[in-house]
Amino acid sequence: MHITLQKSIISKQSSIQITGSKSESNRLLLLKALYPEMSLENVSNSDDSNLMTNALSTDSDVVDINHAGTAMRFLTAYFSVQEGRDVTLTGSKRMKERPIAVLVDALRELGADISYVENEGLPPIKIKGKKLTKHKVALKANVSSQYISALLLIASKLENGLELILEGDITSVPYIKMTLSLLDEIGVESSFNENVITVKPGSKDQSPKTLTVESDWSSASYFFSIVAMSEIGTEITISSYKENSLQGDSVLVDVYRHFGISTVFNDNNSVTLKKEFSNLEPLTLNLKDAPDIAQTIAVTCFAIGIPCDLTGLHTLKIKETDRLVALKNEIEKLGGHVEITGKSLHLAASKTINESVSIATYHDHRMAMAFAPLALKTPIIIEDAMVVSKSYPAFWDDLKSIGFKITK
Ligand SMILES: O=C(O)C1=C[C@@H](OP(=O)(O)O)[C@@H](O)[C@H](O)C1
Ligand SMILES: C=C(OP(=O)(O)O)C(=O)O
Repeated sequence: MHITLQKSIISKQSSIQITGSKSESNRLLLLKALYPEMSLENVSNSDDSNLMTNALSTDSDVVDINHAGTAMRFLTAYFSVQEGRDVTLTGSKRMKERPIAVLVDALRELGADISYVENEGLPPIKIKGKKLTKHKVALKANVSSQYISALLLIASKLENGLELILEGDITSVPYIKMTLSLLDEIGVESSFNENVITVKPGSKDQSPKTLTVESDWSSASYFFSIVAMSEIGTEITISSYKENSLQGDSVLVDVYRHFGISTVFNDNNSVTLKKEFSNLEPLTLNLKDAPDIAQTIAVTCFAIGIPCDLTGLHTLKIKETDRLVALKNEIEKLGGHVEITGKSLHLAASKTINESVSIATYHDHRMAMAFAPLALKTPIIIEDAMVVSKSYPAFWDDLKSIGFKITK
């Protein structure tokens, strides 16, 4: 389904309840399968979290996780330690192009039995669950942090815990720290010093706990972008957020200060974003720690007409699509000029935005959501709009509720 978003004036003060973080949810769903005494609140209603829930409860010997990267990586580790269980883990056409060898090699080193069904190094994979007896492994840390989180999530269930030696420049570090913080919340002890992470076996606190997932900061990015493209004085309040978030994408608060946005944390866990002033200064940013907000930021800069230099984007080419190429293609359709390398993006300042352009979304939820705010500047068509359900199924309803005009 394609939708057309009309130039609209958003209500000066609106509020939105955003679903739980998909990253926190997918970790906690796996941990709950290992430590069933915990209960969870505000779990994400995203497709990726629903797929994770279903995968953890099915008896089927084929588990299809569609486009869900975290589910693919976390479940590879999980099924490797399910003794006596044989599972084939598969996914969408794109998932079959997203590398998994770094994780498979590390698990094999620990004793896992995993084989490739179609192509070496890529899903689908066949996993024969067994007891893993080794406890120390080195792996490349510059491809995806999800491999590291996957190993950490099962670590406390290994007889002797786990020691990981991370090789190379560690990417997406806040996601690794999120995993360790969630382990800490359920009583699993760990340490992270330079390039070595250790996790002790077992949990020192088995008391039943309720863990509440914070709302998703990556989803919040689209509202930061909307406020940045709006008139001075525009406010949007989003819930439910903490000032000390586990999510690296909460760096949005600092990043969007550049665009004149103030962020106030209210007593009821809501956050108010307000456009205080306009700023046309160029933006330079390294997004190695927060790759998922790159598309949002690039589109904000394009809409406002400021140049930006984004670096640390080496993981973007192995996500739902090659996000660097997708951004270049779509911003250039709109009249912008973008240069990309394998790890960076340069956007030139542009003065005009072409009208009624049809934005291709490449099966990538973040392409649809990042470009939608541009409707504040000019009518825009978003192709395959329901792609947003991967992380944020209520996205279009929420845009309507703040004043966007959407037609199918
Ligand atoms: O662990 C996680 O929940 C995630 C880690 C990041 O991936 P990479 O480490 O591959 O960059 C991020 O892009 C993804 O959306 C979610
Ligand atoms: C990259 C993402 O997800 P995943 O890797 O889990 O598919 C994302 O949500 O932007």
